[in-house]
Amino acid sequence: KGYMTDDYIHLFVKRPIRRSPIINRGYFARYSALRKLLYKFLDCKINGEEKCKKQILSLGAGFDTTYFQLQDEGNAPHLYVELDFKEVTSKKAAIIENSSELRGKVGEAALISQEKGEVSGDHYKLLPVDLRDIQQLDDMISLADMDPSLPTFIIAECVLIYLDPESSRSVVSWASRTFSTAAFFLYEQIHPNDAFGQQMIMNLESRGCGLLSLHDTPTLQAKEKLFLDQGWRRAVAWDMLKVYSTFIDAQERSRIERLELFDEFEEWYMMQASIFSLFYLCQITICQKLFLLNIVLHEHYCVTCAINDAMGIFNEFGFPNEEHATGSSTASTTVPSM
Ligand SMILES: C[S@@+](CC[C@H](N)C(=O)[O-])C[C@H]1O[C@@H](n2cnc3c(N)ncnc32)[C@H](O)[C@@H]1O
Repeated sequence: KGYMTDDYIHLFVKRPIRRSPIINRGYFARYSALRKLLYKFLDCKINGEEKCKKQILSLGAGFDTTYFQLQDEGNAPHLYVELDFKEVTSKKAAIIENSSELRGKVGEAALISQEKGEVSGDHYKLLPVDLRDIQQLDDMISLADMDPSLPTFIIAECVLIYLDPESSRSVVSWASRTFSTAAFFLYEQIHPNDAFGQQMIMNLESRGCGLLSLHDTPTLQAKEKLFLDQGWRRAVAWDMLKVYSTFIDAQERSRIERLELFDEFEEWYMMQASIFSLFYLCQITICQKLFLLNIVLHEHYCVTCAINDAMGIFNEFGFPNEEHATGSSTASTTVPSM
């Protein structure tokens, strides 16, 4: 649709899925926020040195293609490590092995084992792990040759929320103990208790994806507290409404807002009618309803950015112009332009 460029996704997704513009906008906001923070991380200088070694660790990476895109852009870090269940890494290893394009990106000399679910190149590793097992995590980090002293960007997009709360906390705590100069990008759901949140939980549960940790960290404050309690020095959580309206570049926003009209939500809107019945009865215009839906949807997802900064390179890193680690809500009431 033109929201973003991904020259590799077709290798991982057999049939394109048509999604409503509101969902596409949500994906775009998430992609764009991650990209902006990733580029900032990759640009950070250490002792004035531009080309310093950095690493990215993606927890529950699934079929994400970010590494291949960064390679194409000339932005790939010294080391990029992806972890997931073996069932997933085996499939990803098979796709990489069977594509000359992807094999080239991980390096022709990379060792690929579909059976073990592993890919091991000089700068890219794909390894199987159960994130609930911290010993396994340690083993895989060693196997991947990660250097805990290097600046590390950790990505967990829609992953920790599926673990039980104890396991989620253990992963966050492990990451803090392991990487002294690190940024943690957490993207996941909030607000389970309102009508929209309950519908969101039911939709995911009906697909076998229980949001096991959602009640443990139901708000922006709780997400920040999760990190601060587990040893991170700073943590700021913003909902996607605020991320979209104040963090994503205005030019990008106005570009993607011209891509699709918000004209096809009646069915989805009806699904959510419980929260909007008042508005529905009042017969507000479809445009107004969609505007409200957009707000509600984006208030139920958030990014938490947590920092450990032993090297002192992240002074300016993260969401701007906010007091860090206040523990207070940083949600904004700003609404996106439509
Ligand atoms: C919703 S998908 C998100 C994938 C990817 N992060 C993205 O945003 O496109 C969740 C991923 O987490 C992985 N996952 C869930 N629980 C896990 C666990 N205990 N250990 C390893 N991976 C896990 C799943 O296999 C799946 O690939």
